[in-house]
Amino acid sequence: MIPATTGAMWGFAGTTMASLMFFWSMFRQFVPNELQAYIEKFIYKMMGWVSIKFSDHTGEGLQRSKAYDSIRHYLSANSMARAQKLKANESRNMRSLVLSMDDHEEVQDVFEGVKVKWYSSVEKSGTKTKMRERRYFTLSFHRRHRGMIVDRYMEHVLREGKVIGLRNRERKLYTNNSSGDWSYYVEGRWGNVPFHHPATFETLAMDPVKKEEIKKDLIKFSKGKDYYKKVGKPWKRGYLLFGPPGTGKSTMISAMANFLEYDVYDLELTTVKDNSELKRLLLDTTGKCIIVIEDIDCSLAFTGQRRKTKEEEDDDDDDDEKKNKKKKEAEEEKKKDENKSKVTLSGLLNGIDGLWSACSEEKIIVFTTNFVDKLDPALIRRGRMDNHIEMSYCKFEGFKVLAKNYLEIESHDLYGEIKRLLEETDMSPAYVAETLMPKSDEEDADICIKRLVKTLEEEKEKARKLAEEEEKKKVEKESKKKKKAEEAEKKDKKIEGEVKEKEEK
Ligand SMILES: Nc1ncnc2c1ncn2[C@@H]1O[C@H](COP(=O)(O)OP(=O)(O)OP(=O)(O)O)[C@@H](O)[C@H]1O
Ligand SMILES: [Mg+2]
Repeated sequence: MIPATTGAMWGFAGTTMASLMFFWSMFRQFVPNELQAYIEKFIYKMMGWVSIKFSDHTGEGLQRSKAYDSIRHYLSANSMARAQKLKANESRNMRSLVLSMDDHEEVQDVFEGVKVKWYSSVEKSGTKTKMRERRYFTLSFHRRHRGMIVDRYMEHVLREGKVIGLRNRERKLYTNNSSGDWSYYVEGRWGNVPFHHPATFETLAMDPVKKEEIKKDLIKFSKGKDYYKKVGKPWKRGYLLFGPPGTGKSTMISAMANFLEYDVYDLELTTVKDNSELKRLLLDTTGKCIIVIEDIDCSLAFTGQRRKTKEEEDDDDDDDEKKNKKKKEAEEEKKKDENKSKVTLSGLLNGIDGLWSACSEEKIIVFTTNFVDKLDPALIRRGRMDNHIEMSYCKFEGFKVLAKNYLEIESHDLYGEIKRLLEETDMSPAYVAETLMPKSDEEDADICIKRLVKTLEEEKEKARKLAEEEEKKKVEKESKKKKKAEEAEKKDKKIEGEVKEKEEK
């Protein structure tokens, strides 16, 4: 680990030690990595050197160590010219390569005229199929500098490393692996891909006033470190996005992530086995991130509640056979859910609250749902979900944004007509966007706008017919119910008459 060329530069006291180090630096390359560490430890001890070891995971290995990451960034930026073996990773947006120290490599650093050495190591444990890997950095220095190293040098490394890390980092989209794949040898609890979603607040079709409010809220949150500390609140914010399908809930999450430059953790609850697994996943997230749980109403134990409401709704269904069938189906689905995951509502609430209190760095959690009324109030109460945002059907302001994005126009003779139609028709921004998109090179803005008007008129007509049918069904159901009640009354009266007759006899 000591480069042959730099071995003689070490400059420690004593000719014997100097010669020992020199010989060691010559032979080091012939000694296996694991043995090198032991020999060097021995030599350092003889030289009066001490060391500090930093693991890539903290405590019980639940959480990734921020100190380790900062050291890695610091060393990548500061000591690469002196390392012999380097690892190359593709950087942000894959434009260049980022070099870092390879395993079992050593570099030296100088701070306030004092030389220190950093050694990178990796330890493997477990079986072949479930291999665990732990990485370490070991800092070695002469014991007479202990005070300065612990007080000033470490602070310098962590501060610089954090800044470099933020500058270099490529934002990521994380998804949770199922617990069967939680061997650290692969990716760990979260797999990731670079996050390159193009959505921004500028391209998001929604009420401009609401949009500005959300942006202001996000800025206030991201700059609120001292404020949250002052009021004694964990630095977190919860958003609930609700609305019909295709109204831009997922798009809004990407826009938020791009706006704040945060990572996104897409948490798929159905693959989380139980509450403790959920807690581990949440603890393994980094700061500056958005944790997303999509379609929370369709997840796990909450479906039970949702189904119960559905059953209650269906109670007035007069067809017994239908009712039994539905009940059976619901029970079967419930059983399937139970096999899949045992995460409960209280487990999720504890996981979220525990997470906030355990981490000092900023985090946003976002739930999305199509059915806000079916969620348990405990899940979305203010303080847990601070901001409830309704994503609604496309209105004229939203349409103008879409027309600008998709057709690059800001006005058209038919805008007035479209405004009127959008007020009378429920059409999602996703549908409007799809209709506006040119389908070939021959289609210009005019054709696309006319297609939208036609589609809106068709949708309006469809909705009118549907409402008519619904009304008809309702009337039929009412009259059926009335008829049934009348028949029952008649039957009761008949029985009553018969009983009376019998009594009289
Ligand atoms: N408000 C919007 N602004 C801009 N584009 C939108 C908007 N809503 C939807 N879209 C377009 O429609 C597509 C689907 O939207 P998105 O996935 O965000 O909807 P959603 O509300 O998450 O739907 P679901 O409830 O089905 O998950 C997006 O990729 C985007 O192109
Ligand atoms: Mg969505």
